[in-house]
Amino acid sequence: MKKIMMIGFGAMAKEVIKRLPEGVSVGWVVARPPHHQDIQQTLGNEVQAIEHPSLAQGSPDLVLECASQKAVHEFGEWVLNRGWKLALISTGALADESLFSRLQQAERTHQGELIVLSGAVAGMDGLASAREGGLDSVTYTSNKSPASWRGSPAEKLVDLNNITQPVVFFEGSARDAAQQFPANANVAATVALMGIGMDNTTVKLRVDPNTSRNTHTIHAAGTFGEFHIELNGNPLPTNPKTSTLAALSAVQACRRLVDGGLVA
Ligand SMILES: NC(=O)C1=CN([C@@H]2O[C@H](COP(=O)(O)OP(=O)(O)OC[C@H]3O[C@@H](n4cnc5c(N)ncnc54)[C@H](O)[C@@H]3O)[C@@H](O)[C@H]2O)C=CC1
Ligand SMILES: O=C([O-])CC(=O)C(=O)O
Repeated sequence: MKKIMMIGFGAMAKEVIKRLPEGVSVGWVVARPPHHQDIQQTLGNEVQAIEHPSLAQGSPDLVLECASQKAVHEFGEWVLNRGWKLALISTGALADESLFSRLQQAERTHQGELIVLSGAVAGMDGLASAREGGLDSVTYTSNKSPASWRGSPAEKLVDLNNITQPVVFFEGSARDAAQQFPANANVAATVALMGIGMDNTTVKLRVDPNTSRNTHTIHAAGTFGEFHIELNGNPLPTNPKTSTLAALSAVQACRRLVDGGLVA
């Protein structure tokens, strides 16, 4: 049995746990103390609810971060310094250059592994391949419902309660998008990491009162030619900001622990 350590116990973590493949179980959940009782009641006493990975008894086969960019700052380096495998969903944390280089250093020094989950988008394999030949431009657009943008700085840029037409309220670099919209624009960072980087990837964030889906569009051009991908994702019923596919990408990472895997 492979054992994972989950960081976070919110919408995505719960969805992932529900769908864990056979042969993989949760050994530890890293969460704030007020969540510990819920974790024990939901998952039983076999699972350790802890405040920091250092409190774990034993070693996980994989640490799955499904919490926040802040959690990557708090725990990422410690996990990689132990030589553990760390899969990130809050990839926007890597827009912080200093954190990213410390994580890479820890990975190299301690033979850990830092995995960037593909999350809510598809096509990251093709984008990374295209980069090998040289990319001229990559544009990523995120289109979500007003409910998805609530609680983000979009509230100050557009009247989410009264819009009748789609509005692009942010246009800028992937670095700025990921840092200014940490609960909504991790995909911008993922696309940047697989393509032409945080500062050269153009990001547009759009609110559409006529959609209930999270639509991710990537346009990439380079020596290879051009591609245009549009993915219309269903949000999790428990969090409109978060696409179901993002949770499934974490499930797939768990499946690779037992099955190996033909696709990274
Ligand atoms: N890369 C991608 O494609 C995507 C990334 N995400 C990101 O995934 C993460 C999880 O999403 P959801 O589960 O939907 O969010 P959520 O808000 O439902 O749950 C996050 C949970 O993590 C906990 N948490 C946050 N920071 C923590 C910390 N420092 N220490 C301990 N616990 C902490 C919170 O208390 C909460 O229970 C978010 O950062 C979100 O932005 C979401 C969708 C797509
Ligand atoms: O789940 C999504 O559609 C995208 C998302 O929240 C993110 O990029 O952080």
